[in-house]
Amino acid sequence: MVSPLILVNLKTYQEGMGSNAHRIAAAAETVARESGVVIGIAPVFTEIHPMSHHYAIPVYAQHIDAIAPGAHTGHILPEAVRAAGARGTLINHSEHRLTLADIDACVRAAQRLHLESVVCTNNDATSAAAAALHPDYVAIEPPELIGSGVSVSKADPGIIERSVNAVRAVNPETKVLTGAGIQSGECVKIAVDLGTCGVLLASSVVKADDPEAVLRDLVSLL
Ligand SMILES: O=C[C@H](O)COP(=O)(O)O
Repeated sequence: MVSPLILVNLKTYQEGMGSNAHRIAAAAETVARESGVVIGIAPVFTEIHPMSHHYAIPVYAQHIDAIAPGAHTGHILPEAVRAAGARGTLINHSEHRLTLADIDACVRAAQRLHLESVVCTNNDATSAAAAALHPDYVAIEPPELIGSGVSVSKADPGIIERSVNAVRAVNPETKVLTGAGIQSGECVKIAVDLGTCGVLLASSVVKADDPEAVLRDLVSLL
Protein backbone atom coordinates (compact mmCIF):
# COMPACT_ATOMS: atom_id res chain seq x y z
CA MET A 1 0.00 0.00 0.00
CA VAL A 2 1.18 3.54 -0.82
CA SER A 3 2.08 5.59 2.26
CA PRO A 4 -0.65 8.20 2.84
CA LEU A 5 0.15 11.87 2.24
CA ILE A 6 -1.18 14.67 4.43
CA LEU A 7 -0.58 17.84 2.40
CA VAL A 8 -1.07 21.12 4.27
CA ASN A 9 -1.63 24.13 2.01
CA LEU A 10 -0.71 27.30 3.90
CA LYS A 11 -2.46 29.36 1.17
CA THR A 12 -1.87 33.07 1.83
CA TYR A 13 -3.21 32.94 5.37
CA GLN A 14 -1.38 35.35 7.66
CA GLU A 15 -1.34 32.45 10.13
CA GLY A 16 0.75 30.46 7.60
CA MET A 17 3.46 32.99 6.83
CA GLY A 18 6.82 33.91 8.35
CA SER A 19 7.34 32.57 11.86
CA ASN A 20 3.90 30.96 11.71
CA ALA A 21 4.98 28.91 8.69
CA HIS A 22 8.05 27.76 10.61
CA ARG A 23 5.90 26.78 13.57
CA ILE A 24 3.63 24.68 11.33
CA ALA A 25 6.56 23.12 9.44
CA ALA A 26 8.31 22.22 12.70
CA ALA A 27 5.08 20.66 14.01
CA ALA A 28 4.64 18.71 10.77
CA GLU A 29 8.22 17.46 10.97
CA THR A 30 7.72 16.30 14.58
CA VAL A 31 4.43 14.51 13.88
CA ALA A 32 5.74 12.96 10.66
CA ARG A 33 8.78 11.61 12.48
CA GLU A 34 6.71 10.21 15.35
CA SER A 35 3.98 8.66 13.19
CA GLY A 36 5.83 7.66 10.03
CA VAL A 37 3.12 9.41 7.99
CA VAL A 38 4.30 11.71 5.19
CA ILE A 39 3.23 15.30 5.93
CA GLY A 40 3.98 17.93 3.29
CA ILE A 41 3.45 21.68 3.28
CA ALA A 42 2.71 24.14 0.49
CA PRO A 43 3.86 27.60 1.67
CA VAL A 44 3.86 30.87 -0.28
CA PHE A 45 6.51 30.89 -3.02
CA THR A 46 9.04 32.98 -1.16
CA GLU A 47 9.06 30.43 1.66
CA ILE A 48 9.64 27.31 -0.44
CA HIS A 49 13.42 27.69 -0.15
CA PRO A 50 13.61 28.34 3.62
CA MET A 51 11.14 25.53 4.31
CA SER A 52 12.87 23.00 2.07
CA HIS A 53 16.24 23.78 3.62
CA HIS A 54 15.20 23.83 7.28
CA TYR A 55 12.83 20.88 7.49
CA ALA A 56 12.91 17.24 6.50
CA ILE A 57 9.37 17.25 5.14
CA PRO A 58 8.36 17.55 1.49
CA VAL A 59 7.59 21.09 0.35
CA TYR A 60 5.19 21.84 -2.50
CA ALA A 61 4.50 24.96 -4.54
CA GLN A 62 0.92 26.22 -4.55
CA HIS A 63 1.05 26.81 -8.32
CA ILE A 64 3.35 26.86 -11.34
CA ASP A 65 2.94 28.60 -14.66
CA ALA A 66 3.35 26.65 -17.87
CA ILE A 67 6.27 28.70 -19.13
CA ALA A 68 9.85 28.00 -20.11
CA PRO A 69 12.75 30.22 -19.00
CA GLY A 70 12.79 33.38 -21.09
CA ALA A 71 10.97 36.66 -21.54
CA HIS A 72 8.10 36.37 -19.03
CA THR A 73 7.39 38.72 -16.15
CA GLY A 74 5.60 37.99 -12.92
CA HIS A 75 5.18 34.26 -13.55
CA ILE A 76 6.05 31.24 -11.43
CA LEU A 77 8.76 29.44 -13.37
CA PRO A 78 8.69 25.67 -12.74
CA GLU A 79 12.51 25.54 -12.88
CA ALA A 80 12.68 28.15 -10.08
CA VAL A 81 10.30 26.12 -7.92
CA ARG A 82 12.48 23.06 -8.45
CA ALA A 83 15.67 25.00 -7.67
CA ALA A 84 14.07 26.29 -4.45
CA GLY A 85 13.82 22.72 -3.26
CA ALA A 86 10.17 21.85 -3.91
CA ARG A 87 9.23 18.19 -4.09
CA GLY A 88 6.13 18.94 -6.11
CA THR A 89 3.42 21.42 -6.93
CA LEU A 90 -0.31 21.96 -6.77
CA ILE A 91 -1.85 22.67 -10.17
CA ASN A 92 -5.32 24.11 -10.81
CA HIS A 93 -6.25 24.72 -7.18
CA SER A 94 -9.84 25.85 -6.80
CA GLU A 95 -8.49 29.28 -5.84
CA HIS A 96 -6.24 29.38 -8.93
CA ARG A 97 -8.08 27.70 -11.80
CA LEU A 98 -6.38 27.03 -15.16
CA THR A 99 -7.53 26.01 -18.62
CA LEU A 100 -7.27 22.32 -19.54
CA ALA A 101 -4.43 23.19 -21.94
CA ASP A 102 -2.56 24.97 -19.15
CA ILE A 103 -3.07 22.06 -16.75
CA ASP A 104 -1.65 19.71 -19.38
CA ALA A 105 1.37 21.98 -19.91
CA CYS A 106 1.94 22.30 -16.15
CA VAL A 107 1.83 18.52 -15.66
CA ARG A 108 4.35 18.10 -18.50
CA ALA A 109 6.62 20.76 -17.01
CA ALA A 110 6.43 19.03 -13.62
CA GLN A 111 7.26 15.68 -15.19
CA ARG A 112 10.22 17.16 -17.07
CA LEU A 113 11.61 18.59 -13.82
CA HIS A 114 10.79 15.55 -11.66
CA LEU A 115 8.32 17.53 -9.57
CA GLU A 116 5.30 15.65 -8.21
CA SER A 117 2.13 17.00 -9.77
CA VAL A 118 -1.06 17.36 -7.72
CA VAL A 119 -3.93 18.43 -9.98
CA CYS A 120 -6.94 19.75 -8.08
CA THR A 121 -10.44 19.04 -9.39
CA ASN A 122 -13.99 19.91 -8.42
CA ASN A 123 -16.02 16.81 -9.38
CA ASP A 124 -15.65 13.28 -10.74
CA ALA A 125 -15.81 14.36 -14.40
CA THR A 126 -12.92 16.79 -13.99
CA SER A 127 -11.08 14.15 -11.92
CA ALA A 128 -11.32 11.79 -14.92
CA ALA A 129 -10.14 14.53 -17.28
CA ALA A 130 -7.20 15.34 -15.01
CA ALA A 131 -6.26 11.64 -14.72
CA ALA A 132 -5.97 11.46 -18.50
CA LEU A 133 -3.04 13.89 -18.22
CA HIS A 134 -1.12 11.39 -16.03
CA PRO A 135 -0.35 13.53 -12.98
CA ASP A 136 1.01 11.88 -9.84
CA TYR A 137 -2.09 12.90 -7.88
CA VAL A 138 -5.61 14.17 -8.49
CA ALA A 139 -7.01 16.04 -5.48
CA ILE A 140 -10.80 16.20 -5.48
CA GLU A 141 -12.18 19.18 -3.53
CA PRO A 142 -15.81 20.30 -3.69
CA PRO A 143 -15.36 24.10 -3.81
CA GLU A 144 -18.39 24.83 -1.64
CA LEU A 145 -16.83 22.92 1.28
CA ILE A 146 -13.38 24.52 1.09
CA GLY A 147 -12.71 26.52 4.26
CA SER A 148 -16.23 25.75 5.47
CA GLY A 149 -15.33 23.64 8.48
CA VAL A 150 -17.62 20.96 7.01
CA SER A 151 -15.64 17.88 5.98
CA VAL A 152 -15.97 16.40 2.49
CA SER A 153 -15.44 12.97 4.09
CA LYS A 154 -18.65 13.33 6.08
CA ALA A 155 -20.74 15.70 3.95
CA ASP A 156 -20.06 14.18 0.53
CA PRO A 157 -18.27 10.80 0.65
CA GLY A 158 -19.94 9.95 -2.68
CA ILE A 159 -17.84 12.51 -4.56
CA ILE A 160 -14.68 10.90 -3.17
CA GLU A 161 -15.79 7.41 -4.14
CA ARG A 162 -16.88 8.50 -7.63
CA SER A 163 -13.60 10.33 -8.20
CA VAL A 164 -11.52 7.38 -7.03
CA ASN A 165 -13.42 5.14 -9.48
CA ALA A 166 -13.20 7.70 -12.30
CA VAL A 167 -9.45 8.14 -11.87
CA ARG A 168 -8.82 4.37 -11.62
CA ALA A 169 -10.81 3.78 -14.81
CA VAL A 170 -8.73 6.32 -16.75
CA ASN A 171 -5.29 5.89 -15.20
CA PRO A 172 -4.73 3.49 -12.28
CA GLU A 173 -1.27 4.94 -11.64
CA THR A 174 -2.58 8.34 -10.61
CA LYS A 175 -3.23 8.51 -6.86
CA VAL A 176 -6.21 10.37 -5.40
CA LEU A 177 -6.25 12.87 -2.56
CA THR A 178 -9.31 14.64 -1.26
CA GLY A 179 -9.81 17.89 0.56
CA ALA A 180 -12.21 20.54 1.87
CA GLY A 181 -13.01 20.87 5.54
CA ILE A 182 -10.72 18.00 6.60
CA GLN A 183 -10.11 18.45 10.33
CA SER A 184 -9.69 15.16 12.20
CA GLY A 185 -8.27 11.68 12.11
CA GLU A 186 -11.76 10.40 11.44
CA CYS A 187 -12.03 12.56 8.27
CA VAL A 188 -8.68 11.21 7.06
CA LYS A 189 -9.62 7.61 7.84
CA ILE A 190 -12.90 7.87 5.93
CA ALA A 191 -11.05 9.33 2.93
CA VAL A 192 -8.41 6.59 2.96
CA ASP A 193 -11.02 3.85 3.43
CA LEU A 194 -12.78 5.22 0.33
CA GLY A 195 -9.63 4.59 -1.70
CA THR A 196 -7.69 7.86 -1.52
CA CYS A 197 -3.99 8.09 -0.71
CA GLY A 198 -4.46 10.96 1.71
CA VAL A 199 -5.76 14.49 2.05
CA LEU A 200 -5.13 18.10 1.04
CA LEU A 201 -6.12 20.54 3.76
CA ALA A 202 -5.52 24.04 5.03
CA SER A 203 -7.61 25.92 7.58
CA SER A 204 -7.92 23.29 10.33
CA VAL A 205 -4.12 23.23 10.71
CA VAL A 206 -3.14 26.73 9.60
CA LYS A 207 -5.66 28.53 11.79
CA ALA A 208 -5.32 26.23 14.80
CA ASP A 209 -4.00 27.55 18.12
CA ASP A 210 -2.03 24.31 18.38
CA PRO A 211 -1.21 22.98 14.87
CA GLU A 212 0.83 20.11 16.29
CA ALA A 213 -2.19 18.77 18.21
CA VAL A 214 -4.36 18.92 15.07
CA LEU A 215 -1.68 17.17 12.99
CA ARG A 216 -1.35 14.47 15.64
CA ASP A 217 -5.12 13.91 15.51
CA LEU A 218 -5.09 13.85 11.68
CA VAL A 219 -2.64 10.92 11.58
CA SER A 220 -4.03 9.13 14.63
CA LEU A 221 -6.13 6.51 12.81
CA LEU A 222 -3.70 5.69 9.99
O1 LIG B 1 -5.83 23.34 -0.37
C1 LIG B 1 -6.60 23.06 0.54
C2 LIG B 1 -8.02 23.04 0.36
O2 LIG B 1 -8.51 24.07 -0.44
C3 LIG B 1 -8.83 22.77 1.59
O3 LIG B 1 -8.93 23.90 2.41
P1 LIG B 1 -9.63 23.73 3.84
O4 LIG B 1 -8.94 22.59 4.52
O5 LIG B 1 -9.42 25.04 4.51
O6 LIG B 1 -11.08 23.43 3.59
